[in-house]
Amino acid sequence: MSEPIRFDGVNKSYGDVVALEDVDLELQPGEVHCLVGPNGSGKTTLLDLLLGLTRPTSGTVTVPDVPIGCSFQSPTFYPGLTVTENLDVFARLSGCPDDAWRERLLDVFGLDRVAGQLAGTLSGGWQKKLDLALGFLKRPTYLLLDEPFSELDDASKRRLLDFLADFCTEDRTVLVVTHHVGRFEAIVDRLTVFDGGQVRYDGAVGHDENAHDRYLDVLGLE
Ligand SMILES: Nc1ncnc2c1ncn2[C@@H]1O[C@H](COP(=O)(O)OP(=O)(O)OP(=O)(O)O)[C@@H](O)[C@H]1O
Repeated sequence: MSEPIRFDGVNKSYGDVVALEDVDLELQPGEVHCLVGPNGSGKTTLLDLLLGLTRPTSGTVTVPDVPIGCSFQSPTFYPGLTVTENLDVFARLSGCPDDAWRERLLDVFGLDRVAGQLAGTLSGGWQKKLDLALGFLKRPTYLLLDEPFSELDDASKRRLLDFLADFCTEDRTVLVVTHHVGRFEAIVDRLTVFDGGQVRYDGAVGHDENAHDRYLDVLGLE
């Protein structure tokens, strides 16, 4: 089993702006972990620290040496290449375990329907699906998704939800950053609520019929 990702006493400031304050957090293997918080609460800063894009002002971020995938709000694909060519290039650059996994991703995201189209000419929803598929391509141990459901139609959301739940049963972890926990409360194992750069709530949540009410309670909503 992989080691957890850990934030221990992490502070991050940009000049006078405190983005994160004394954050302790663990991302456990095999969990769907949801990170919610209002605009400016520090979610992106946390992802940047996790990926090593910026350093903490103080404290420690411990990331095990395992594959990490991501899909954020700005797409990472090459707009001048087709969907198939993008999958080929990303498979060569960062790896893909086998053809069966690639085929499964094509199926989950329905990408065979747009395989020959230039990525830059796809609609917003299809661009999102391509970017998500590229995030999954190397079958990462940790997958970081920023607002994965934005732009997706209802059928695509349901397929992604089922796939995420399945993916995490194999000792893999998905961290979902979102404003809308309600979309996937049925599969979330752990919820962390950020506000003002601080962790306001962090705990395991169940999947029973009272889960929705508990989320609203934790989020301070009616
Ligand atoms: N490079 C930067 N330089 C200066 N301030 C920054 C920088 N990046 C983030 N901040 C500030 O840090 C705080 C946290 O920002 P962050 O982007 O992490 O929040 P967020 O929760 O991701 O917000 P959103 O939901 O709007 O994406 C904000 O006050 C923001 O203005």
